[in-house]
Amino acid sequence: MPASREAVQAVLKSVADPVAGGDIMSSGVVRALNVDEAGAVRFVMEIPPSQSAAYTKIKEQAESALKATEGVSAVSIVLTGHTDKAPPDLKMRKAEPQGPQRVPGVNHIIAIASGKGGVGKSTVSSNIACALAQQGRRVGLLDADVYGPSQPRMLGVSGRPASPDGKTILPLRNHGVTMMSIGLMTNEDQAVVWRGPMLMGALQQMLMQVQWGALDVLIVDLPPGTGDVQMTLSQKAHVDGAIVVSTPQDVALLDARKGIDMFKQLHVPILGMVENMSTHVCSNCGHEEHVFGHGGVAAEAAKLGVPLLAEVPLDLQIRLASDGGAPIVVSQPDSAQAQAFHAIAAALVAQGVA
Ligand SMILES: Nc1ncnc2c1ncn2[C@@H]1O[C@H](COP(=O)(O)OP(=O)(O)OP(=O)(O)O)[C@@H](O)[C@H]1O
Repeated sequence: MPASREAVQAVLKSVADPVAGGDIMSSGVVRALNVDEAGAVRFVMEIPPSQSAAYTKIKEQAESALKATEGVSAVSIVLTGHTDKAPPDLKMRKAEPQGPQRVPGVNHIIAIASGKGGVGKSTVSSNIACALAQQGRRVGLLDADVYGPSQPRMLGVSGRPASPDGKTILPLRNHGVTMMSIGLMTNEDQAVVWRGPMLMGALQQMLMQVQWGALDVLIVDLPPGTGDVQMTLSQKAHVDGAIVVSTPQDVALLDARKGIDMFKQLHVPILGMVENMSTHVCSNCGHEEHVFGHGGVAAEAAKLGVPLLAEVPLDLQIRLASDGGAPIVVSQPDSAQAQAFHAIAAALVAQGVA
């Protein structure tokens, strides 16, 4: 069995940090911890450069402790130095934590999350964004799904974003939505292996260096699961709330629950859940089928005390619309499917978060 993130954290807690005091987890030098499905552990130790000799020894201790841990298949630790601006004493730095920042010009940020991949999070994000734009809101959509950026295709935009001054990035725009995707920074068919710190840097850049302009709301399409991007977003930016998308199956719900727990720990309010691929209505005969079961998300939402924002059917038109670059809210605005997304948008406006 591959080691869990918690098991790895426990091992790291046993490694002392004589420089900053305590252990290397509590002293804050461990960053971007990633434990993959095969039990490979990767993280960065962010240290003051003047202490590199001391931390090289600590790094070796952490390496041997992890290598001796059952379920750890590989260990990769990278030491990185602070910039000159960093105060010399790590404890000082800890005493003044930089809380979540507001993105200039952006009034609200809503994260769209899912526990599992493929449940339709990106489809829901693009339709909510377009629905909000149609309701007169100034909307941005940040595609932070580094493992499978799909918003450029869903919103029908391509090309590389320009950076005339080499410092800021000009976003793209379609269907009334200002959009930027990490996927636009890479070649479409190039597999990207994002290391933790690179990923956090990219997210920070997407938030702070993209010229979003004045926005009522920025929708962030997160990668599936509960990883570094979710953490970084909630730590760096003030997130008004999260929407968790799930299909009705038990496995998807189990993961959705983990996502909700994570946001609670990060003090991000849960705005509600969306059941996607809820029922299937046959486009030929109108027969309604519950392919993945139905109502599981409603029951879960009730149990967790969070609103159920919508039940979106499994519907060929929704997929064709997204694949064709004009979400159903844009291509068939009067359809029942589009109305489900409009209801979510209206609920967000009513809650004062969009
Ligand atoms: N309600 C729906 N009816 C029919 N097809 C859907 C529906 N929702 C999503 N799809 C289709 O399912 C596929 C996966 O959806 P999408 O990319 O939105 O999922 P995701 O959760 O963002 O996935 P990942 O996190 O893996 O990127 C897409 O082809 C999309 O068109």
